[in-house]
Amino acid sequence: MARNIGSRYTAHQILGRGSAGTVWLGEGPEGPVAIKLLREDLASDQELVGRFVQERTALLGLDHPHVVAVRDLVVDGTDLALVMDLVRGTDLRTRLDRERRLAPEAAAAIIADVADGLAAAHRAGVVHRDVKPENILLDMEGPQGPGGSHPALLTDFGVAKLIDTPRRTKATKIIGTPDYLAPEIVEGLPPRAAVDIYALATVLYELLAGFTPFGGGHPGAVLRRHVTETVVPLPGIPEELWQLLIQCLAKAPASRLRASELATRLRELLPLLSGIPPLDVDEPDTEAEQQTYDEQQYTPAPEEPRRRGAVPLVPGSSPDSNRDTHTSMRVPAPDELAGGPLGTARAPRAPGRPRPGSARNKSAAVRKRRITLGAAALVLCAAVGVAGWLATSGDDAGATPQDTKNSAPSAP
Ligand SMILES: Nc1ncnc2c1ncn2[C@@H]1O[C@H](COP(=O)(O)OP(=O)(O)OP(=O)(O)O)[C@@H](O)[C@H]1O
Repeated sequence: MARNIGSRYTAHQILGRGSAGTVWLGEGPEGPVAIKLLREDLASDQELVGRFVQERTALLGLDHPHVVAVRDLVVDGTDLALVMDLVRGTDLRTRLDRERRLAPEAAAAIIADVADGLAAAHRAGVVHRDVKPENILLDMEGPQGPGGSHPALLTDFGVAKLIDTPRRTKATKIIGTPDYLAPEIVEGLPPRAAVDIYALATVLYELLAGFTPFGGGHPGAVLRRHVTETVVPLPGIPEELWQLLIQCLAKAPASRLRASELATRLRELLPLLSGIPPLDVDEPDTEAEQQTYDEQQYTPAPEEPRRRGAVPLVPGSSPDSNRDTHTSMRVPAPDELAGGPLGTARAPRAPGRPRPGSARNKSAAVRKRRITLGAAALVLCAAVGVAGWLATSGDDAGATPQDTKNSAPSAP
């Protein structure tokens, strides 16, 4: 059923739904477009509408082959819509769901495209803040590049920022998707360009491994892992690619590469990655981790829904929305990040050691009670370590590369 959006656009058919609204296939004066119609509660938020209009120039000014261009912003009665270029293809999440893991060459080519798009945005002073496979579109009408990949385009620019109005999220809340959130956001620091690099490196890891480095289980546990854990090496990954990956997953924002450097370095690696098959990696068993987390610190009421990303981080706080893929939680206190009296911070494992509870270590699930007892000792160690880390990295977001120590995790 067609509906008019403002005086210039008609929405014909739903292409997909996200947390902020519904994307329609539509028609404008210059031909087919994609129209993102924001949720009604967002559209009726006067503060958000004001911000929407304020952001107009920045959003409309982003014109790059690897960014889905926003062509118009429509405020019309109760409708609030972003009119975008239509990308004929699929999103990266759909491709990943279908293929589980991508060959390193294809993964690197996709991430290099997105890094190019991010570089243009960062130069224009725009931080995306919600880089994830759902927001990367593959243009099937574009030419196939290295590894057979079609051009990748980053979409949803500015939407996270629009939603993050002070009244909606307050100073102590986090907006984003837990698996891709940079540690400095978890600590409550303002998002700078480096948060997009961390998220993009997380996507690269996910394309290669089939799972994110710190995801799985309770969102609160995911956030803590970003701050406290070291990324686990992927078996069979070419060393040069691994080094690039861990540099971009560094805990200290200033240690990460810039978007343009990441794109260049990935493209330089493409010949080396050519012909390498998808990595043979075991999936971690997140169910066991979830149970362990629950036992250690947070036992929800039986009827409480366990939606991804919509669960309170700490007992006593409550999610302020039922959105599926974003989290909106209060920023944890340093002792909570470190595990605190009820915490679950896991000690980093030695390279090559299996993740507790993973498919590589099934018996860990059986031994979870022993893990629970042992966790008290681990929490104590982690608390000391993280307290020290927090003390030395509190001003990273504003630091220059020269004055910030490199906290990139060690190589395999
Ligand atoms: N410019 C576009 N052209 C074609 N399809 C699009 C375009 N933008 C989005 N889509 C499709 O619409 C679907 C919903 O997109 P949307 O951005 O609303 O949600 P999302 O990114 O999946 O989730 P969230 O908003 O929670 O981050 C996506 O799966 C994508 O396939």
